[in-house]
Amino acid sequence: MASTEEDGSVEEKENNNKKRTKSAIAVAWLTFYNIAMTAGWLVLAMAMMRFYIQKGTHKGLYKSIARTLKFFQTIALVEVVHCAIGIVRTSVIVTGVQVCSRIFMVWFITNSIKQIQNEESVILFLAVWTFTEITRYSFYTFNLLNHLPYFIKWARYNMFIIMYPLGVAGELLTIYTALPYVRKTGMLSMRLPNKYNVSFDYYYFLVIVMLSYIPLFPQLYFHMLRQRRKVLLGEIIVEKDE
Ligand SMILES: CCCCCCCCCCCCC/C=C/C(=O)SCCNC(=O)CCNC(=O)[C@H](O)C(C)(C)COP(=O)(O)OP(=O)(O)OC[C@H]1O[C@@H](n2cnc3c(N)ncnc32)[C@H](O)[C@@H]1OP(=O)(O)O
Repeated sequence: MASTEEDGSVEEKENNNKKRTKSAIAVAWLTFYNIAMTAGWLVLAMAMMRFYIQKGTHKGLYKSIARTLKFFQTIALVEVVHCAIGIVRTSVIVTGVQVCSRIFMVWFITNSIKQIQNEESVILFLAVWTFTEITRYSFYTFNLLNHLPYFIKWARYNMFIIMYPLGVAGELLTIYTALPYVRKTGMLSMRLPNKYNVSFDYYYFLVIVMLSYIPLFPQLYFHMLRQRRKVLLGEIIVEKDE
């Protein structure tokens, strides 16, 4: 009997140790990931400022930072995996929409349509994303290390109130500016007849993407407002299953 109790407690201890090890691995990975992403976006911020100070214009800025931007924004797909495997308590859908819309902006708009890369709207969303990501990733890092300065927490849950609409305005203006080029070149479109018997018009696809901001953006914004109430004001919010 004694030996069974002992075995039981050994088993329990092992299970607890496994759980602890698993969460320690998750915490270690997230800490590494958030530090790397903070550093990546800081490098982008410095590269943008240096470019502007040296050249005195925003023309050519996108091209100069494109590779780093594509790298760090694409890596963010990992965040959808974090949610899916449950190591962060965030909705896969909310994170998926946020990350995919950014990747779409980078790869299928700004990177693919050279003529719009020098638009002010591109600089607008780049500046907003950069500020937001430095704040967000440093918030997660300090939070994981249990040393969160209040001003970072404050910035994470207040600055988005202005930054989110500004970023979205930059993105929508950029897509809008791209429309004439897309129509003129017929890029990424498939016209009939073709061997697959499929027709796809990228121009109308972009119009649909722009319209989809109307139902989707408020959901992201209200999600952040709920997070703000929870974290800054300590409100208990019962989330629906997503
Ligand atoms: C095919 C084409 C499709 C196109 C579709 C188009 C439609 C698009 C419509 C909308 C487009 C929006 C475009 C975006 C523009 C911009 O970004 S503009 C710049 C301003 N942006 C922001 O302010 C971004 C705000 N958004 C976010 O912060 C996130 O992306 C979020 C997913 C929307 C919300 O984050 P969330 O994780 O839910 O909230 P938090 O409070 O930060 O975290 C919740 C808990 O999760 C923990 N956590 C999350 N991530 C991490 C991590 N990396 N490391 C560690 N921990 C993490 C966090 O600590 C919280 O945990 P608890 O404290 O335990 O609750």
